[in-house]
Amino acid sequence: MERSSILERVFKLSERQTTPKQEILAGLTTFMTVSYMVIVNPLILSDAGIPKEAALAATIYAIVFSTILMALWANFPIVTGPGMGLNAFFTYSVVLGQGLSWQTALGAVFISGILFFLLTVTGIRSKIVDAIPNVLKASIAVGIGLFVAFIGLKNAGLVVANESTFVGVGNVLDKGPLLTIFGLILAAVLMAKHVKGALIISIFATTAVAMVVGFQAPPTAISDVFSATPPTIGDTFMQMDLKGAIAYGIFSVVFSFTIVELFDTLATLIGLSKKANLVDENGKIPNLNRALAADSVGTMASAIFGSTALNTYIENATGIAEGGRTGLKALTVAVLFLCTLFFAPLIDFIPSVATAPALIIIGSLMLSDIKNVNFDDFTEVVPAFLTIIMMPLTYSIAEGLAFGFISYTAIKLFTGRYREIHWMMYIITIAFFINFYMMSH
Ligand SMILES: Nc1nc2[nH]cnc2c(=O)[nH]1
Repeated sequence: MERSSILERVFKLSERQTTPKQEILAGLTTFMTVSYMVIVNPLILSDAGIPKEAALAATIYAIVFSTILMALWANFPIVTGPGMGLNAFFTYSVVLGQGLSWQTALGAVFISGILFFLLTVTGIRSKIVDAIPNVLKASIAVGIGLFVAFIGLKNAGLVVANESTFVGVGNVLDKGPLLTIFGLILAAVLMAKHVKGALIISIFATTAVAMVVGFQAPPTAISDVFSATPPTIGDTFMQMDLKGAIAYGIFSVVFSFTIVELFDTLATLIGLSKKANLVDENGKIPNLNRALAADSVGTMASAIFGSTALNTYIENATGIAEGGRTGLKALTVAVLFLCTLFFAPLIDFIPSVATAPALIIIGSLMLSDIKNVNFDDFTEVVPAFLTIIMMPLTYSIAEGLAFGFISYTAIKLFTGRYREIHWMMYIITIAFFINFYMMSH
């Protein structure tokens, strides 16, 4: 069979009014916008004690596995990757905050992947989506965005601890913060000008300047940049501790991973599918369940390899804007990610002040859902606000969700608007209370 007709059959190119060239170009654009994840994710996971090389390999294998499923099984022009926010939650809240081992945290990621998968294939997902009020759905992404940006600002040394006020501004004129400010302005300008690969360009440019000003040692040999033997996942493969995850009773951790995967992925997939004209005449998105299943199976694989939960990346919008309509675009990105395995040594030369601008910019991209909050209704404004503000201030997605859910149920109940509360919300609210109780004893 001719090559073009195989592509045609697998990806339905003409039905979606696209060509192999258009798909591959869109794949290149998307890769440029999302490739920062192979640098940022292992750096965040290594703060949790996961060996950096293995974290890098696990990150790449997980992205490639789930993106290939998305490409060949769901035929979606979409790339999944470790959610910035969930990886921070993994490291700074679950491992460093609650003191769990990274193995136990990986166990929690795996369980969340199974739950997400079961919720999707049993159809319970759509019931949960109905039960959770729109105002909380809208607030989750915004809160995660602020959380991610806060981590970027902290990594940069722009926000520092302060004994009397908790937080304060760092020494802005020190090299580290100045480098981040440089990277941030560069990334923002490039994004405003729609330059492809704005974030990865900013990471490399900031790293280069950091080397010139003596903040970061430069590579001295080719082997510092390129290696013909890619890193392995030997140190992390199957290291997850499922028993520990269940025994510790980390309900809120598993719950937070699952809820975020569910709502972030769902909202992003729906938004991107609309942009890519994948919504049919009945308003349905064909293969949506396959795409969600690809994401959840990818999360399970990610935990097995040694990395954190996957989300559908909002940055896919760039490749879709370039005309990407099918899984061929996603497949192109997966192949490019495999190539990055050979540049693994480079990661040791990228300082966190160079990746901080990407985190701050992602935070700003995730703000847009705030427009879905009804600011005229105080019973909605307060839960939205608490969800959003508590995520960065408690350094935890889970606590933000807890405050949002509990306040929503309480305020609606005590204003007599209990008809607006779905019965499932009572159960979730009580579960969060039980979790608070268990954490304080
Ligand atoms: N939707 C979404 N996009 C991202 N881009 C980087 N991280 C994320 C994430 O967690 N969710």
